[in-house]
Amino acid sequence: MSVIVRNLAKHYGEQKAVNQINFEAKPGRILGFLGPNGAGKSTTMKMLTGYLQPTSGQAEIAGKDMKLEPLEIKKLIGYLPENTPLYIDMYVREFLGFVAETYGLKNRSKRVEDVIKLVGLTQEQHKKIGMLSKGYKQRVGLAQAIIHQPQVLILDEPTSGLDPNQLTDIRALIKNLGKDKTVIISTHIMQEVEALCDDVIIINKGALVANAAIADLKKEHAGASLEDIFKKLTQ
Ligand SMILES: Nc1ncnc2c1ncn2[C@@H]1O[C@H](COP(=O)(O)OP(=O)(O)OP(=O)(O)O)[C@@H](O)[C@H]1O
Repeated sequence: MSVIVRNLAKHYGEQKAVNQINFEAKPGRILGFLGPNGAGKSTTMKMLTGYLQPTSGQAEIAGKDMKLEPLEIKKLIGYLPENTPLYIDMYVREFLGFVAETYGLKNRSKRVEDVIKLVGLTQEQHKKIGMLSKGYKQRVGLAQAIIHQPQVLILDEPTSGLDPNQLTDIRALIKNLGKDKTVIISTHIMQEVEALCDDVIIINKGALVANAAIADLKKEHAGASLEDIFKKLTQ
């Protein structure tokens, strides 16, 4: 299921937070969404997931227009927002069971068990979410994003707050999920992009300044590192 973005824009008064961007994310590929602070990444992701109405333009997922079929599209997408709104008074298992129920999943307890294992929450599964460390809260966020086995995953800084061991595990999980899904991740960690992504887009002040396969982007910039390319295009 492809994600196709056409002339997508979001304006806040005079400010063009996202200014007519175009790109495509393809199945079986992981797209890294990069840009400096305030460039428009979260705003774009919120529009792709139906949490924010665009000022103009379109987001199309699996051939469906987000404006026309928001509910259908939401079922196809797993979304990890920047600050995952979790119910801190709920227990991990209880919360995931609740999410599974809202999606109307069958075999809910089996699926909850499976995602708990997948994201490495086994040891923390009986705790209240509010008692978890930042990294484990992030894992709960990831678990809720993948519980309904969506074909499209949109992950806003999925590895922020994770320690180096957790980073390795979660990156491996995302890489694995990316084998058959369409994945878009935003991150500030260039190493992560190198390790995970096939394609990259760079946004600066609301406008796209790069949109290519990583290997092609490097070729275009005479083999420069991704970090140097990022700096060159965004400073
Ligand atoms: N509700 C809002 N009202 C007004 N301006 C907003 C609103 N939400 C975002 N903005 C502005 O839009 C711009 C893009 O913000 P956005 O959160 O998309 O950036 P980002 O690329 O995700 O940044 P970061 O890397 O810091 O998370 C910023 O200048 C921000 O201040």
